[in-house]
Amino acid sequence: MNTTEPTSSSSGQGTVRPAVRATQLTKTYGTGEAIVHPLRRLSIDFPAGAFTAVMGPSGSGKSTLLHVLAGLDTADDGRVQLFAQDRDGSGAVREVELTGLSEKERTLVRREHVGFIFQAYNLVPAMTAKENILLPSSLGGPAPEKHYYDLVIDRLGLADRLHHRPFELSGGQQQRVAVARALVSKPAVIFADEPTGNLDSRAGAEVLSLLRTAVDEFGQTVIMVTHDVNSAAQADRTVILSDGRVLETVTAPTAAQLASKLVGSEGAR
Ligand SMILES: Nc1ncnc2c1ncn2[C@@H]1O[C@H](COP(=O)(O)OP(=O)(O)OP(=O)(O)O)[C@@H](O)[C@H]1O
Repeated sequence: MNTTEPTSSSSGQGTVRPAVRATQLTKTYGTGEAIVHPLRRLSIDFPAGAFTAVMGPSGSGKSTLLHVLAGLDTADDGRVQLFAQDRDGSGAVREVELTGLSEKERTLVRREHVGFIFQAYNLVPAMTAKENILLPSSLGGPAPEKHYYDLVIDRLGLADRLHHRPFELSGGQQQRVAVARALVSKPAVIFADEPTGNLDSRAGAEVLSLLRTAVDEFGQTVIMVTHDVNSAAQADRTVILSDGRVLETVTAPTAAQLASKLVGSEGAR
C-alpha cells in the first residue's frame, strides 16, 4: 500500500480524484457453449465524494463488478485501485491496490475502507441487530463515532430494534440493519447492491437520503447498483452497463432519461 496522490481525471464538473479505479477488468465463468463474460475489459473511474448509480439489464455484470471493486471477489485480469483518505486527519490519500492481494489482505482493506450493503443482507443470525451493526468494528475495524452511530440508528428507525435478532425482524428491518452496518464506521467507499429492493417507499427513501448524507455531509463515496430509475435519479451520475462493458455514463439524469436509455441498453446486448 502506498500513500500517493492518484492521477485525477477530468469531468464535466471539473477535475476530481477517483475513489475507485477499475482498469481493463475481465471475468469469465464456464467454458465452451456455457461461457459467460460478466466483465469484458471494463475500465472506469468512480469519483471521490460522489454518489454513482450502476444500472443495466439483468446479467450485464453489475453485482460482479461491485463484488470485484469491493475486494469480495477477484477478476481474471485487470486492476482495481482504491484511494482512501487516511483517518488520521492529515488529508493524505492512500492508494490501495487490490489486485494481487490475498483474501486475508483484502479482508483487512475492506474492514478499514469499505462498507458493503448486500442484496441478501448477510446478517449473523445468532447476533442482535446492534451486534451485527458493530461486528466490523468488533473484528478490528474502526470504531464508530457515537454521534454518527446515533444519527444512523435514528434515521433508519432502528432504536427500538437493536436487541432483536434477525429472525425477529421484518425483511425491511433486516435490510436497514445491513445499511447501518455498512455506514456507521464512515468507510471511504460504500458499495450497495439493490439497497432499497426490499423496502417500502418510505424506508427506501430514508436509505437513499442516508446515502446522500454520507456523500454530501461526510465526503464518502457511494456506488449503488439499482434497477429502479427513481433511486438512480437521486445519484450524481449513473453508469449503464451492457454485456460486461460500460455503455454510457450519464450525469444528473432524470428518471425518464434513464428509463429510455435502459430500453436502449437492452437493445445493445
Ligand atoms: N458464480 C457464478 N458462476 C457462473 N456464472 C455466474 C456466477 N456469478 C454470476 N454469473 C453470471 O455472470 C453474469 C453476470 O451476473 P451478475 O450477477 O453480475 O449480473 P447483474 O447485472 O448483477 O444481474 P441482476 O440484475 O440480475 O442481479 C450472469 O450471466 C450470471 O449468470
